Amino acid sequence: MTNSISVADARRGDSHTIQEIGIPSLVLMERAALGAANRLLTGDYDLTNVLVFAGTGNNGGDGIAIARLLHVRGAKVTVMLTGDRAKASTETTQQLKIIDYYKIPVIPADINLGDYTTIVDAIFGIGLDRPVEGKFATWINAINGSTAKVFSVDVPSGLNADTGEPQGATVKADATSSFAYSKKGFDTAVGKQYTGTLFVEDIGVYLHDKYEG
Ligand SMILES: NC(=O)C1=CN([C@@H]2O[C@H](COP(=O)(O)OP(=O)(O)OC[C@H]3O[C@@H](n4cnc5c(N)ncnc54)[C@H](O)[C@@H]3O)[C@@H](O)[C@H]2O)[C@@H](O)CC1
Ligand SMILES: [K+]
Repeated sequence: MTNSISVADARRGDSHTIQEIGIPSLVLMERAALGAANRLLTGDYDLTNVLVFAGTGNNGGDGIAIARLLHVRGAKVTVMLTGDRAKASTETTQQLKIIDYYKIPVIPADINLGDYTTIVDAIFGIGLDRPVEGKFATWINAINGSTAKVFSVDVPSGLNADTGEPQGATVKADATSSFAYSKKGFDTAVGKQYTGTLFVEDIGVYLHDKYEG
C-alpha cells in the first residue's frame, strides 16, 4: 500500500486543517519541526556545528523551528537565510523572532559551508513552482558539494514532489522528513535518489478524515 499524495492534496490537507478544523498553522509547524528534530537527535548525525539553510517561505519556518529545538538540546546551530527577513511569511517571521530570543545566529546565505557537520535543507518544500536557477542553484550546489550530512525538510529543495524529477539544481539528501504523508514523487527511482532515507512525520493533518464534509 502506498500512502503518497500529490502536492495539491498536501496543500488541501494543510489548509483544511488550519481553516476548517481550526488547528493553527504554527501548531502544525511545531509538530513538523519536532518530528524532524527528533530524527536528527536520535539518528547518526554529528550535531557539533549544524547549519539550517532556510528559505523565507514556510519550509524555511520549519527549518528555523528545528534550529531552535536543536539549540535547546545543546547543539551549536547557525541559520543561513536565503532572502530578506522583511519578506518572510507570517509563520517564518514568528520563528525568526523566537530564535532571536535564543540568540541563534542568522546570517545571509553563502556558499562557504566548510565547517558545518550537518546541514538542514529548508529552502523549498511543496511551494516550489519553478526551476531552481541563479543564486539558489549556487547555494544548492554548495550544499551538495559539502562533506556534511544533509537532512531535507519535507522535500529535498528543487525536487518536484509530484513527478520526482529535479527542477534545476536539487538537494541530494541523506535523509528527508516529509510531513503528514509521503509525496508521489518520492516513489520514483529518481525521486528516491534525492530523498535518501525517507521518514514521514505525523503533524496532525489527515486527508479523507471521516468528519470531512
Ligand atoms: N501551515 C502550513 O501550511 C504548513 C506548512 N508546512 C511547510 O511549509 C512548506 C510550504 O510552504 P510554502 O507554501 O510557504 O512554500 P515553500 O516554503 O516551499 O516555498 C516558498 C517560496 O519559494 C518561492 N519559490 C518557489 N520556487 C522557487 C524557485 N525555483 N526559485 C526561487 N524561489 C522559488 C515561492 O515563490 C515562495 O515564495 C511545506 O513544504 C512544509 O515544509 C509545514 O510547516 C506544515 C504546515
Ligand atoms: K526542503
